[in-house]
Amino acid sequence: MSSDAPSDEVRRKWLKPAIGENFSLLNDVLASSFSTALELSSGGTFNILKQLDSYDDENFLLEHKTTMSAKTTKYLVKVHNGVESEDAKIIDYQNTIMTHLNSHPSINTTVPLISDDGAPFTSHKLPVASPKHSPAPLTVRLLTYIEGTPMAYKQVTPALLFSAGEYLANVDSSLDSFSHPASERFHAWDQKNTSSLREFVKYIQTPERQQLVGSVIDAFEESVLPDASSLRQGVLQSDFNDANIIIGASDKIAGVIDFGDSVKSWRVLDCTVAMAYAMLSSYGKTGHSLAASAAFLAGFNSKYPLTPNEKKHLRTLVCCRLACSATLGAYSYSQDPANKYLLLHAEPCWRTLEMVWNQVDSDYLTSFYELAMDSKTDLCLLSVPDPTVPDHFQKLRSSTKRAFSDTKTITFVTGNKKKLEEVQKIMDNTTATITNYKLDLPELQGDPLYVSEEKCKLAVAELGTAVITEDTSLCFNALNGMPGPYIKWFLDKCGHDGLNKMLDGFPDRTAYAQTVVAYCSGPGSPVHLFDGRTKGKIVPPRGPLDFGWDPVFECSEGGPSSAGLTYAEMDKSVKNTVSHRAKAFQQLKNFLEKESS
Ligand SMILES: O=c1nc[nH]c2c1ncn2[C@H]1C[C@H](O)[C@@H](COP(=O)(O)OP(=O)(O)OP(=O)(O)O)O1
Ligand SMILES: [Mg+2]
Repeated sequence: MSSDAPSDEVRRKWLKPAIGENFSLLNDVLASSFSTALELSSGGTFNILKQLDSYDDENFLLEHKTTMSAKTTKYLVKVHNGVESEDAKIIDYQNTIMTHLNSHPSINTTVPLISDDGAPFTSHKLPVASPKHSPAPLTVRLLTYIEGTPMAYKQVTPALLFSAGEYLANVDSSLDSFSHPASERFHAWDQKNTSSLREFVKYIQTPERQQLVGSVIDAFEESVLPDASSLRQGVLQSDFNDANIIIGASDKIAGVIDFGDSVKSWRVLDCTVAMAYAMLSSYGKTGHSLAASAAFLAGFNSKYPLTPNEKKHLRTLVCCRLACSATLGAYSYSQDPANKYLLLHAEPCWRTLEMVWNQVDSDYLTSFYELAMDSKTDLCLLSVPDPTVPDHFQKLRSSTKRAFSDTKTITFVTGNKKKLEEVQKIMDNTTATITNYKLDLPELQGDPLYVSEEKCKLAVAELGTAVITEDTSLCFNALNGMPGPYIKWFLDKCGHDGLNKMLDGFPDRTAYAQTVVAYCSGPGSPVHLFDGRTKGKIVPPRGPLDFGWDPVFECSEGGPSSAGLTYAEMDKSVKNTVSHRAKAFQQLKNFLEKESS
């Protein structure tokens, strides 16, 4: 290529299909080229439902009906970018790879339907992004559609990432027996070509980020390239991200789509690309980048064991993908500032790269990944927050590093700072390591035990790790336990005076405070509940006003340092021995001690 000829990456912007909402144009294409597949002469009908996301192509969802069956079948219409459309070998490559994989019993992928010309695609002159180049000959394929939801729209858990890792390992094992001449091509997204990113660094908006990408490329050249000959080769899927993994019923992986980036390269790159994307999944993005990538790696390595040299470069190669994605994203955006889809991954990707490359100790990450590749490691042990997430329980630990020793890490999930302060004190000297995750869980309705149990299940689904939640109620005896779990809203709307007035007219002003702690050791495990209660009565506010209803709850338990005083008037350390919360957490402590002995 001469130096002023535009690169494929540039031409891909010009030749991006621009059919958009013009469904009638697409209807004509399908009617003229896929009439047999769509059984149009025997009464079959089809309807384009909507456009689906795509980076450089255009995708449409199609619904098809035959006269024979009332059932509708969905298909995907893919209009390829003009650059790939020029190269019949590439399209043939993608078709053969999908057909090869689909014959594997545990892999499911989209397969092309045959056009009226007898080929698994057709070609038409269609509009593209650059008016100067429009219309251009574009390849159109009709593909089977995998029922399910892309992982991008699901709550991602470490368990799901682990099975995604196993799935890609199966794909890669199957691809070890696949070859095609078109797989040997240059592709800017192939991390073997990380050095070629240098020409795009100038499109990155800040000098700090330009420098960051520069240093990742340097490290790649200094440490990975010299080992290149020892890295196993194979055909890769190359883009195992959460938009390309389809989740079906009961959260099982239903299939993989999109072989547009597939190339022959270093086998380990299929895993590191997917690890980088795991970091950007809904689980990874919420303070669990390392945990997400480790869960994926654990699944992959369990079915496709990596060699020592492949293992050695995991951190650098993961960062090469993040750098590639962020840099080419910056370039694409500079070419097409109106396209918000291009920005979708950009900012989280930058922040993740900044953290992993600049803030996480590389020895720490190496040993974390080693742990992930040890088959004896429990997934829960890997599900720890990133070392950069504020860790309120740090001082309780012997080491400042995020511990992944044999103590169990449990995450206490709450949105309430005051609760957290108390729990930190109460749970001091516990066998388990407890971290905090700040998350406002929905305020559910029902009795306190039910509310607490459901809250815990939501937190486990969100974090995929061992969690503790608690829900606190203030129950008036005269009102048969109300406001109970609804105290948060009553306090919010009526204040301390309102709570007092609610009992005017009742002879009984006694109440009890109740905390129900819920503990679950991970997805699929049972929730254990611990109910702590303390008796008292509702009084006009006395003492500091800094925590909830503390000033209006006069405790009637314990000795003179507690009985007769409101929670607010008591010394914190006293409250933490007599309170509803102290009692519930003491039961949890006993439970955890028994469990670990
Ligand atoms: O020892 C306490 N002393 C006084 N007030 C208290 C106490 N413990 C909870 N509270 C207040 C906070 C909230 O207004 C309501 C419980 O609602 P609750 O849903 O359990 O707490 P929250 O929404 O603040 O935090 P979380 O994110 O853990 O659900 O009672
Ligand atoms: Mg709450």
